[in-house]
Amino acid sequence: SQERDGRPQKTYDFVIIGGGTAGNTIANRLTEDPTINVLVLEAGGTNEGVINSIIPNFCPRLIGTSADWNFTTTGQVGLSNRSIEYPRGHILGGSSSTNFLVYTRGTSEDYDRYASVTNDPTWSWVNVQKFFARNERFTHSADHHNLSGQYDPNVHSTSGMTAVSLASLSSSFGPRVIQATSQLSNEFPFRLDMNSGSHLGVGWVQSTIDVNKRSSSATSYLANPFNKRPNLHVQLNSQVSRVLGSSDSPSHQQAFRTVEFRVGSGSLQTVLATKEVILSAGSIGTPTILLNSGIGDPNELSKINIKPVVNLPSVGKNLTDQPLLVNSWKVTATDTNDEVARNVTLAAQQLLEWQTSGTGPLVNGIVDLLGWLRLPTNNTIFQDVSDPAAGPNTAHYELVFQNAAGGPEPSGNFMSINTIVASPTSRGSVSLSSADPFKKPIIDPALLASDEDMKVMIFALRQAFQFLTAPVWKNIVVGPIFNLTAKSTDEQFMSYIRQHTGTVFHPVGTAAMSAKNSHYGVVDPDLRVKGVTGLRIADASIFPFIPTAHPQAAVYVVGEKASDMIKSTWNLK
Ligand SMILES: Cc1cc2nc3c(=O)[nH]c(=O)nc-3n(C[C@H](O)[C@H](O)[C@H](O)COP(=O)(O)OP(=O)(O)OC[C@H]3O[C@@H](n4cnc5c(N)ncnc54)[C@H](O)[C@@H]3O)c2cc1C
Repeated sequence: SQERDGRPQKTYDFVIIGGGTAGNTIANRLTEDPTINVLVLEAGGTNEGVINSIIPNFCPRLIGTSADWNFTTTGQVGLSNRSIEYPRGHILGGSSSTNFLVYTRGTSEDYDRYASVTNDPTWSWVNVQKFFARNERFTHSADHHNLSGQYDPNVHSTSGMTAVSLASLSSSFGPRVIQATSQLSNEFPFRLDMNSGSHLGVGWVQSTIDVNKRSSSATSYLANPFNKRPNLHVQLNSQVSRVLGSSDSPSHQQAFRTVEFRVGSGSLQTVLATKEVILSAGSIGTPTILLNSGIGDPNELSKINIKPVVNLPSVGKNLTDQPLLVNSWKVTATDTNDEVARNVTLAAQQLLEWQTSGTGPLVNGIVDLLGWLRLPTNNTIFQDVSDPAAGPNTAHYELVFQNAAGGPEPSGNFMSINTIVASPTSRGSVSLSSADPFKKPIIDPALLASDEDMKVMIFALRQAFQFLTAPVWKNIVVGPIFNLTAKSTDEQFMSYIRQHTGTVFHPVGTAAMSAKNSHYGVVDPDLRVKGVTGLRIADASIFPFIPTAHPQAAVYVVGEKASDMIKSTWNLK
């Protein structure tokens, strides 16, 4: 049952903090057992009827709305001291209700590295396959086109929860990118399926789209009939301030089974989990709640008058995100997606087509193809620091191909090759400025803070120019609409990059897992918070390294794997 104003009862078996990507996954799986009950506390409102969340192509419109936490970063040293918007989903489904829908798993090396740093083989690529399969329900595209040659059906599941599909074909752009991969096949090989565990190359994007609508954790794991389960209570507009400790006998550790929250701007109340509290508030929300609860670095907490309760200095540290730079070129092709932003009649037509027949350009997200690429082996960027990629088959940088300019242009047609540092070396933090639990945290994602990340971004942008030397672009590409050419110096690249880079919205790592008994980290590989009882964390904050991916698929794996572990701890069905 979804309740907006009703007060929850005072005890549950499990309380899940955050009805987001991982949180709703766990809410569904635990309530498969009718003998236990679960409360989900979600700060945001309902996803139902939120049209910008439903129509795939409208995804960017959610930024800055009430479905967004509307965070901003500190001044970023790597971005000429600019502070930038830092969106996070504030709505049932969390960021899975507001993200840009790209479905990428990362590489086998990403998961094998999680297994090796945590000393727990259950995190290896081979061992997490069943969780991808439980999550994914691969489906057809809105235009029913033949998908052969665009993906590998052998690495996909059709029986999971969250829909995944290829885009409907709408233009000459995608086929041109594919042709360029055969013309420049050494540097930019074609990749049939980047979700096979090996992602290097350029291929078609897969998205969490159910034919023509967004598929989120709210529309899949909390769909009817799951949301009608009598043992599941989802409480919206309920922001958690803290988890409260009490001494647990006989272990003498602190138990954190009491959750403090308020509904709307009402007064504080508490609810008790008799079995476990599961913290799934995301990479920003989770460390914020932990720090407010006195779980973190005791010195830093004392300075802002929060009583230190558990000494875990890694809370809020290790924030890792991927810098993104949007780069657009003017083209002679006329079948781009630019016109709709400046033509209200066309916009109304597209909306009507989506509403009446579920077809047309709005069924797609905003990304057409992706490329996952490495620096050449003789490149010297990582000669003095260790290579941050998860392994030799994992990308250093990513190219994002879009059949439009990055933003609305007054006239003309465009294409974009956006560049991302996929394996960054920079690390930032989430911290608090005061003991007020409802105050926004201080977010420093340290974008392009390291020299290596800047050098990789320069390299990636040079490679975007290189991609456009393929013969297929002759007579198509007119030139960049930014102030650089392939011949510009590194200094010129650097100054442009610092002025214009932002984020691809992938913060992770602020409550990282590490091996049992290790001197750093926040959770053990079973996702239990170190040194306490009653509290697990399951969301994007637990990754010790950023998945070399748009991370939602990996977060769903965290949700499914956490559910498995919790069920086995408590002998649930
Ligand atoms: C604009 C944007 C675009 C993105 N694009 C993509 C993409 O195309 N592909 C991709 O794979 N990934 C993308 N991502 C990233 C991806 O969506 C996230 O990594 C993933 O959804 C995170 O899941 P999570 O469970 O960790 O957190 P979330 O899904 O964000 O869930 C956290 C939930 O906790 C709630 N919460 C937080 N604090 C509290 C509190 N104190 N009390 C109660 N509730 C609380 C939040 O409201 C939210 O519902 C994007 C993200 C954004 C913001």
